[in-house]
Amino acid sequence: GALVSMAGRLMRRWCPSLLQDLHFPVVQLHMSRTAMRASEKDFENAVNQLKLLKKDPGNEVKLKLYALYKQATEGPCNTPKPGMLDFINKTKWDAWSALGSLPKETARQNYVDLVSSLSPSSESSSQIKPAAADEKLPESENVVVTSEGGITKIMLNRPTKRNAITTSMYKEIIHALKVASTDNSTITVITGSGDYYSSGNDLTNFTAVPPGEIEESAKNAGILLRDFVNSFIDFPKPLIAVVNGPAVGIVVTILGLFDVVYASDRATFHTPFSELGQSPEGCSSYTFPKIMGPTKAAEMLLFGKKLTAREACAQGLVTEVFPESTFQKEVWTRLKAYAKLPPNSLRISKELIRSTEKEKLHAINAEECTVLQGRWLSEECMSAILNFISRKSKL
Ligand SMILES: CCCC/C=C\CC(=O)SCCNC(=O)CCNC(=O)[C@H](O)C(C)(C)COP(=O)(O)OP(=O)(O)OC[C@H]1O[C@@H](n2cnc3c(N)ncnc32)[C@H](O)[C@@H]1OP(=O)(O)O
Repeated sequence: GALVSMAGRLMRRWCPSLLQDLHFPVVQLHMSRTAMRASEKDFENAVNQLKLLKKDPGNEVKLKLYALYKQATEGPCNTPKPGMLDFINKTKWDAWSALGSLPKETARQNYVDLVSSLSPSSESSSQIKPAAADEKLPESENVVVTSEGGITKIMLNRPTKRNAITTSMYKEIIHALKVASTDNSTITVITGSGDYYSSGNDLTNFTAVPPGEIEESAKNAGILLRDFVNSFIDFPKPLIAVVNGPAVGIVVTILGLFDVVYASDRATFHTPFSELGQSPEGCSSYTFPKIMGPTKAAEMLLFGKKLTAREACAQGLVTEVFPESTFQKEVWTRLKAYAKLPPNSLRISKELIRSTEKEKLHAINAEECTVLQGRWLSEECMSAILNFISRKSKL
């Protein structure tokens, strides 16, 4: 005990030198610039952007940046572990080593994402604006965003296609979350219009691709998916899913990134990735085993077992199930009360609950998108999509 407390005191005393030390990667990056590949341009920009930060991001973030930088430029940590009393170098070594075999590209991307989350626009939005008159946000046809009574509601509104999400809808949702993260609202809700919550990715997203552009299109879809999921990982306010009906694919997998999930007893939860020749996304390869245990997660993610709302609630994926007849009334009454809670307190508490996982989630998201990109180009996936388009298959 005495040793630990002495170590703590020393660590606190040495903190300034830890901070200075962590500037080291910036300098080293410029020396090794010639060794960079084309995709490292963003990385280089991120390093420059970091130097423009006005606010010190704190030791924890600097340590993450250090570890990601080392992983991105040198790969997995295989240097000898510093001695017990070499606190600073041991802390840095621990952070780098904790990244395990994270691929260099993923580390680079995570570094870029982390720096971008520290950018001046994020800095200025760290406090919620004081309450002002409720505002109506710009609307599009398929993603309808409204803000009222402290609640920003993002509604998927394509009921004739079971609220399947098109490429432009992904972008609109990313934009809506970005706006919601700094608007006057206290909580943000995602729901669907009509009978379905959503049938997931619009399978025709992949069919309008000219021959010769398939790889490029898969790459772009991977980037879009990564940005989409990142906007959920980073969302700073309480995020609630109001699952009004059946949910398929991506809208199910991202539920692990929501704070609360309310479901009608008519809702079902289905992730038919194997059937579609695809693989899990939305960080579900990590969040689902964590939420429901590995064997229940495997039944959903590998074998596409469809859960009823009550089953999903028993597994911890859903917070509470309501009878369809009173679903909207009960849920919205509750949400209106939650929206009256102090917004800054909610935000700070969410940060406490979620911050330790953020970096890991970004890494998992990047990895899942890379794997999925490969899957989209596979024979298995292409023929599953063609089957759906030609109506040979329905889930
Ligand atoms: C950036 C890329 C990210 C990729 C990541 C995500 C992965 C996933 O989300 S995988 C999940 C993909 N979703 C599906 O596989 C669902 C496919 N749909 C169905 O199986 C059925 O439509 C469904 C069970 C959802 C509903 O069945 P029904 O109630 O019988 O309705 P219909 O089949 O008649 O559908 C009505 C209408 O909607 C169109 N539809 C439904 N879902 C989709 C979809 N996911 N993509 C595109 N279109 C969809 C369907 O084609 C019908 O259209 P019309 O024929 O024009 O009426």
